[in-house]
Amino acid sequence: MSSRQTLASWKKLQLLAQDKKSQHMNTLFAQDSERFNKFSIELPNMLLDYSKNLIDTETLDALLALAEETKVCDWRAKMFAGEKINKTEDRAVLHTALRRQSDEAFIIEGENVTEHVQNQLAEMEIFVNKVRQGHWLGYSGKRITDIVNIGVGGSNLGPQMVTEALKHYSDGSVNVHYVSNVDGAQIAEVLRPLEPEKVLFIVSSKTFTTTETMTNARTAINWLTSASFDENSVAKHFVAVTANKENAMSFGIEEQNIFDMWDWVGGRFSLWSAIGLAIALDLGFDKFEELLAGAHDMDQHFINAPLKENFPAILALISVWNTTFLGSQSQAILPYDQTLHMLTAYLQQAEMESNGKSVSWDGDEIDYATVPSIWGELGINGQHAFYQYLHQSNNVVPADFIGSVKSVTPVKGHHETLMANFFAQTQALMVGVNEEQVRADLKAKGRDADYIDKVAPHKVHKGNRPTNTILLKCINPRNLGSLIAAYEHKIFVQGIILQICSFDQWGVELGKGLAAEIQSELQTDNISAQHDCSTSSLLKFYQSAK
Ligand SMILES: O=P(O)(O)OC[C@H]1O[C@](O)(CO)[C@@H](O)[C@@H]1O
Repeated sequence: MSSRQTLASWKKLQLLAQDKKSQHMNTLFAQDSERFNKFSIELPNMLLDYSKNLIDTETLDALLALAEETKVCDWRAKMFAGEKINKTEDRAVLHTALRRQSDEAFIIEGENVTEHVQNQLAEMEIFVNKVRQGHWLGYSGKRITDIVNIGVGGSNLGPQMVTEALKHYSDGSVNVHYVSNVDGAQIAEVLRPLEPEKVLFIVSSKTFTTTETMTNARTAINWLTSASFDENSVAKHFVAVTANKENAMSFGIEEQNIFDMWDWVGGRFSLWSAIGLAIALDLGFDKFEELLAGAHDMDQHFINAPLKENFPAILALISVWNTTFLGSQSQAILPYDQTLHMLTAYLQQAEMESNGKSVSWDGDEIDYATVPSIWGELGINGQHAFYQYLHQSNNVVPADFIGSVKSVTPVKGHHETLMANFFAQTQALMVGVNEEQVRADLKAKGRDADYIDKVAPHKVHKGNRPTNTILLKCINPRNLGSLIAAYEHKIFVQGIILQICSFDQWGVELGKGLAAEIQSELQTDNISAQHDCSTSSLLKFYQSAK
């Protein structure tokens, strides 16, 4: 048994979960007209309603006690102070320092982090302005019109998600494209309409060793140099963002074109660093700064608000409750805002790469459920695809519904229709409809008894499906920054409660290593006899069918 399971609050939550499993939220709402007021948090730019969860005051108190007993606040202080809380990699976790709105020195191991960050922001601003204003010229003297960010995982998902979400705020000075997949189909399609003399590539890779990114970057260099017939053109068309300057330079990127990254910024938390260069190039530096300011607002809230009123902490506690104690195995992220169409993909990496683990930070097997698998889609599209499952399958999938009060691209009649669905779905998932009501409804519609007997059981919605509703005032750089930071801190709190090392990702290494071996076997047509028979037969089939 892990030390977590011996905590008084943990034991209490286990008992409460047994009790709650037999309750319906409809009863909880009927018993307490103050539920919304008790179980919601309003910040200046967004609201969280978590009342549609199978909780009551006693549950919330026990969850808060769990946060106390697991010392969430102490760990939070350690993270913000730059202690090496990423234990397996012996690193600090300081993405929050990237958005600190202060000139005060922040010394970590003799280095002034504030100075590093401010210098980098200043370099980014100069570079961004130069490109956007047409002063950075390509090999033939033409201005840059297109930016191609080459990167994968954290070096792609964050920047691309933000670029998509804030498209409305782009003035079109440059067009931004993203290449992440090593499938040549993606880079070929992206490059096809572009003119090499007007393209600037950003090779984004913290390690500068990621095979997929290196392969795409090599292809991009070849594409450029075969058009320009001049290897020196790389200096005018390639910049890199990396913590591995040496590799970037031996790859052919000029030293002055390399933006730093630091080991205290995890890949999936890095959009606030120069990894966000493509965002700044697209929106302009002032909007990038607003994004940082919004994240800082959330940092301040996370640090200062009591846990009971703490947006990210409550999100984490509800997730722990639904998963670890009530047994849900997945969670849906359902944005009702077209701009957030990449949010689910972004959160899949953020949450699952951080906390999808089964060994505690002491190296012991964890025998309780940790984080759910994250999936989802834009809400409206999901409604016409998988909501049947959310409403009526035997698996309960807690969901975060995320919408905005004001559309940034208002088209008459659209936003109201969208949001009517947003509100209706969380209501339907919670309230449901029982057989008696279904039968009465069918009868009122004049259906005969045979029809009612046949159809009624199929129309029952049990309801009682948990949801959080997050309502932003509108999608803008500042509010988006706050939303992303809220999820980052949620992930952190979840990791602390569940005793998980949230900031490493050892689970991605095995597959990477095997892929490198298999790639060399395929290249030399020498399939190893050491593989299991499924893998070796597949490889032989693949080779012979080529
Ligand atoms: O920025 P890099 O070093 O290319 O890594 C890209 C991504 O690959 C991963 O290491 C997973 O393989 C992620 O954690 C990271 O965001």
